[in-house]
Amino acid sequence: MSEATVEILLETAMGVSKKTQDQSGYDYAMAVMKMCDILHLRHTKVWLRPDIIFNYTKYAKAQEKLINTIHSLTRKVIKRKRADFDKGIRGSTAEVPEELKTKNYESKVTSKTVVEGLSYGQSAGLKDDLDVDDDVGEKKRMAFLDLMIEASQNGVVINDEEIKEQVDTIMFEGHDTTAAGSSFFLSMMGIHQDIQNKVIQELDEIFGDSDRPATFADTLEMKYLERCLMETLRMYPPVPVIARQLSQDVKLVSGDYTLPTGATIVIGTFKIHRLPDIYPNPNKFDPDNFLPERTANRHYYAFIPFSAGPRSCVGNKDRFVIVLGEFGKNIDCTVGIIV
Ligand code: HEM
Repeated sequence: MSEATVEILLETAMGVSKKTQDQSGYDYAMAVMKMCDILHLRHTKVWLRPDIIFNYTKYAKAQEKLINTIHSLTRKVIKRKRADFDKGIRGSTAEVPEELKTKNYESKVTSKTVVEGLSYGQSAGLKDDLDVDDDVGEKKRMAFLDLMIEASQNGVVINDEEIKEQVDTIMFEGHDTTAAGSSFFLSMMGIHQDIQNKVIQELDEIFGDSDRPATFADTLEMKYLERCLMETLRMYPPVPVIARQLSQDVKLVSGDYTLPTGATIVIGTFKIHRLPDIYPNPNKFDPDNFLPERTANRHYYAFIPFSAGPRSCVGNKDRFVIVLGEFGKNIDCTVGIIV
C-alpha cells in the first residue's frame, strides 16, 4: 500500500508520469518505514537519545543509508522536472487519458451545498472554518512541483534546496498517512461485508461497466464511500496524536486554567473521535455518523483526522476519496483471522 501511495503522489503532486517511474517508489517507502523504526527505537531506549552515543551505533550507519535513499528519490524527481522545463515542457507530465480530454463527464450533483449555511466540505465533515470551497478548477490540474518550479523561474526566490525540502515534506507526510488510511478502510470493508456491498453498488451506479479513471466530479457522487472513509478516519485516525508547543499563554475556557508559554500540548485525536457525547456508540463502525444532518451541528474540531487551523494537512482531502474510488472499482475484501 505504501508503494502505491508513493507512486500516486509522484504522479499527482510531482507530475512524474507512471512511465518514467521505476523501483525507487518501493525503495522510498521501505526506507521511510525502516527510518521510522529507528526513530521509535530512540523514543523507547533512552540511552540512544544523545547523538554522541547514537552516532557510534549500527543504527546511525543504517540511518545515513536510509536518508540517502529517501533524498535520492526527491533529488531525482526535481532534476528530471528541471530538465523538462529546460526543454520547454511545462506542466504535469502525468498522462491524462484521451477519453477524459475529449469527453465531458457531467456531475449529477446539482448543488454543492448539502446543509444550508455550510459548504459541501464542511457539511460532509471534511473541512474546518479556515477552509474554502475552491477545489474545482483548471489551476488544480498543475502538479505541485510544476507550480514551484514555474514560480522559481518567474522571479520567486526559492532555490533547489528549498524546493527539495518542500518535496520531501509532501512525499513524507503524504504517503504514509494515505497508506494507513487506505489499509484501515479496506480492513473495515472486509469486516463489514454489508457495508462493502453498498459501496460497490454506489460505484457500479457511477461507473457501470466502464474502467475509466475516477474524476473529481465522480467523487461528489461517492457519498456513501465518503461516509465510510470519514468513519474509518474517525475510528482509526492515521495520526492519532498531534503535539504543539505554545508560543504564548493560553487561558482555557473550560475552567480557571492557564497553559504556560513553552508547554507542549498533546491533542489526542483518537480519544476525541471516540467521545460518546459526540459519537453515541463510538466503538461501532457506523458510516451514518457522517450523514449531513448529523455533522451539521457538530463542532468543527470534533473530527480532526487532518488536524485543524493554519497548520492543518495540506493534502487535498477530497482527492483521497478519488484514490479509494479507484481502488473501490475492483474492491473485494474479506478478512481472515490467523490463530
Ligand atoms: C488520509 C490522509 C492524510 C491524513 C490523515 C493526514 C493527516 C495530517 C495531519 C494530522 C497533519 C498535521 C500534523 C501535525 O500538526 O503535527 C498533516 C499535515 C500535513 N500533511 Fe497530511 N494527511 C493526509 C494526507 C496528506 C497528503 C496526501 C499530503 C500531500 C499531498 C499531505 C501533506 C501534509 C503536509 C505537507 C503537512 C504539514 C502541514 C504544515 O505543517 O503546515 N497529507 N497531515
